[in-house]
Amino acid sequence: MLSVVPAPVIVRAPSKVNLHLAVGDLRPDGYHDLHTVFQALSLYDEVSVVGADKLSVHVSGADAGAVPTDSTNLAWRAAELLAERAGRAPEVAITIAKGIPVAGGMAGGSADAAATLVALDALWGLGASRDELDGFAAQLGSDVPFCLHGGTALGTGRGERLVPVLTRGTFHWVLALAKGGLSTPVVFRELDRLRESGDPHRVGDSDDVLSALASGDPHELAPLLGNDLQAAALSLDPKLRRTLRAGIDAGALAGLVSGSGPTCAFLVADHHAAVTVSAELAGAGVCRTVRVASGPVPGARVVADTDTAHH
Ligand SMILES: C[C@](O)(CO)[C@H](O)COP(=O)(O)OP(=O)(O)OC[C@H]1O[C@@H](n2ccc(N)nc2=O)[C@H](O)[C@@H]1O
Ligand SMILES: Nc1ncnc2c1ncn2[C@@H]1O[C@H](COP(=O)(O)OP(=O)(O)OP(=O)(O)O)[C@@H](O)[C@H]1O
Repeated sequence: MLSVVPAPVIVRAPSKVNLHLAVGDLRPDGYHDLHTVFQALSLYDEVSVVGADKLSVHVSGADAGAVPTDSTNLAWRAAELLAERAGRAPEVAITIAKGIPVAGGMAGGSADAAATLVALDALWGLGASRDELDGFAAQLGSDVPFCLHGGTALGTGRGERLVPVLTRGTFHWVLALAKGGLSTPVVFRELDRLRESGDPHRVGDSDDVLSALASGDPHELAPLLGNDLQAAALSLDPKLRRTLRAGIDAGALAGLVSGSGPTCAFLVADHHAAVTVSAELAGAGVCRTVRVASGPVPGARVVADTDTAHH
């Protein structure tokens, strides 16, 4: 007799870069009000879920050793949250193939949480509404709603309230991945400290960034990129200055620290420039590894096994 082996559901979720990140003052709840423009990039994590007799997380990829496989993994917490809503036990084996750098400021853990919500909604046939998934995502982390949505979006509140942003065409990026990671709360605390002792530059409003995105012209967008957390990331990891300079020397239009860092993101003119800038940057010895990516790309989506792409 044939036995039926349950098929896994596989979901791919994108990383993000903040094209514009304005950080407001520290709120009583320990978060900062943000005004940020996110773009989802084609550097992905892939999450596979399948029924099992207990909840487990397995992680593969170059950075796997740095990722917890217990209940502190954001994917584990996403599974518990959705199981509670479904009124069932979270009996699933979760396998994460990491393509997004860990603690790199590109929303790696958030992508896994978003992917797990989408995967388990499909595996358990819950048919959860968009709003419901958004609510769970916001409980899991400030970047998780954006990883669900993808594309390009304006984020306010903690970064969890999103409005889509109109863009034309595709923007090309080169990413310089650093040797270690930076802790997001430590970077926010460093910014508070810098602001207490001085007056680090603050990015302005995002109006010009939104116009440049609508025009689709990377030359227009390049001088407008800005991140209030960059001063804090550079203060904690001064070597990043050299990385940023090397990207410009290699021919990028502009470079900035991605989110809380330490990944540096370089905007380039087109795909051809991405290839030449990445080769030169890799040769400069200023980072662990270099990746080419483009955006905007969609948010967390179920992929057929055969469509699976590894980056
Ligand atoms: C830096 C960004 O990646 C920019 O998109 C996000 O603001 C960080 O989002 P995240 O990693 O999902 O962060 P969360 O897990 O929600 O929060 C981690 C910690 O970062 C700090 N945090 C985060 C978001 C925010 N708006 N203000 C903060 O001060 C808080 O100390 C918080 O305890
Ligand atoms: N699924 C996960 N993938 C990676 N790290 C995770 C995961 N779950 C929990 N973590 C923990 O969270 C920490 C931050 O990891 P993550 O890769 O999400 O950082 P990040 O990309 O800088 O986040 P963000 O850009 O959202 O601030 C890691 O050091 C790790 O201990």
